[in-house]
Amino acid sequence: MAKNNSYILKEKNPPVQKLYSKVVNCQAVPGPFQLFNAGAHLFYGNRFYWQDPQREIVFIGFGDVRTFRVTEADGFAQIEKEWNELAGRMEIDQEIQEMGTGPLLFGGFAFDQTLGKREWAAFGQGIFRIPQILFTFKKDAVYLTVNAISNGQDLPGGMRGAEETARRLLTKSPRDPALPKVKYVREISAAKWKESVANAVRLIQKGEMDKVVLARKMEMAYDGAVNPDAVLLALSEQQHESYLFVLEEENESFVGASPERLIRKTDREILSTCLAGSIKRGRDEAEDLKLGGMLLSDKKNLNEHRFVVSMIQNVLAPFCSELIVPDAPVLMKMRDIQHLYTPVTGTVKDKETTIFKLAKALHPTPALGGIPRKCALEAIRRLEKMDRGLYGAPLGWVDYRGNGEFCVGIRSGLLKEDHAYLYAGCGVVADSVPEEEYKETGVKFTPMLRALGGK
Ligand SMILES: C=C(O[C@@H]1C=C(C(=O)O)C=C[C@H]1O)C(=O)O
Ligand SMILES: [Mg+2]
Repeated sequence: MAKNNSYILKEKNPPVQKLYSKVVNCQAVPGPFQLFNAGAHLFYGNRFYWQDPQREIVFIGFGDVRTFRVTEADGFAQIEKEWNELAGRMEIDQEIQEMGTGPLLFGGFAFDQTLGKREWAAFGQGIFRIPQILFTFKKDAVYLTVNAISNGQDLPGGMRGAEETARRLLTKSPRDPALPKVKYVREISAAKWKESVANAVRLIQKGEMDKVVLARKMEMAYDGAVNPDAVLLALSEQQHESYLFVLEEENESFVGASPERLIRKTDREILSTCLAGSIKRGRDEAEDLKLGGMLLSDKKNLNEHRFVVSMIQNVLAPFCSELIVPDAPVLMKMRDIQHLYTPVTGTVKDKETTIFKLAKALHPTPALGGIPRKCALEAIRRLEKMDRGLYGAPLGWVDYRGNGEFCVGIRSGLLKEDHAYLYAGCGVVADSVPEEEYKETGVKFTPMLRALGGK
């Protein structure tokens, strides 16, 4: 596996690096969670997992033939450029022509690329990887992609080794993923956070902005290291109709079950999601219906939602020959919470409109940032006083054909040795009540708290 061919730099005419990729059909494959877990002993710290809400596609990535780190101010453009440079020099041994197989990039951006990093140092401003081994689960089939990078002269021997390793993983019995014992669950500055919400409300009432999303953090400590396998398994059992994701880096991982799509692109078809406005689920069907009905007609929540719809519509319209935005939201119900939801579908006009360009234009939507964007981001930096890291930011994949999907990395947390840090936020508008927003973020913490054994 050629990780970083530093010797090449010493040569006068460095040989051109080429990306080789081979795709085969896989038979007798264990379930995706078992397979992710079976890769732990060889690839712990260098794995990823992705599953979309309809479970149309599941990715399990092991190892890396290349890691791209965001170092420039415009991380979207930088990662796209570096990826294209390599993807332009590819040899693909692929009889199978399936979306999401072959060379593929997976990773996430930091929410605010202007901030210095604190507990998120390992992930920096964002990190993307081309895995050495990729399993793609689709409806009726599983594909194995192995990748390697070489100087372009000979087919790398690493390819055969990677394929053998991948095949061995298929027969490995998984380890039982168990969580260590929880020592404590701590809210961080809950009182100060409510004050910040009150401050934001004042700014909005003064007319300085229309909406701002403020997030807060919880900290959990364990008597041993938390690994993502147990959390992923719990989320998969507890959270349906969500994206499930794990992105490992060194001994840390970003894990979550997000209901929110930022953008999906298949050829020229795009899909985005307006998700904002929340209420808890009812204890029984009657209460649930009543709460859902209240949400659908609640002025404050409809307002929160409206800002997101109009922004996404305005951002996407110039790129599209067709854009369909329903007039009114419907409900999206998750296990613990229900949201106002407006799906947006469209067709982009030209090939230059890549998923990276769309993600850059959209992020952050007013579901995580605010309106106006610049003012809201400044308020977030000033009022939140924390580092969101990859929370609330685009996370997902792109294949070499330009198809891909980014979710918004919410309902998520950072697992760091014997600690877990969870993040949840809410849309603050003119008539927000700090105590109510505090409760709403409490509901949003529930899925991760439960999966982490803290509830
Ligand atoms: C910010 C979060 O969620 C966002 C805020 C919502 C709201 O305030 O109603 C709803 C859905 C999300 O877009 C989060 O879960 O952390
Ligand atoms: Mg809200």
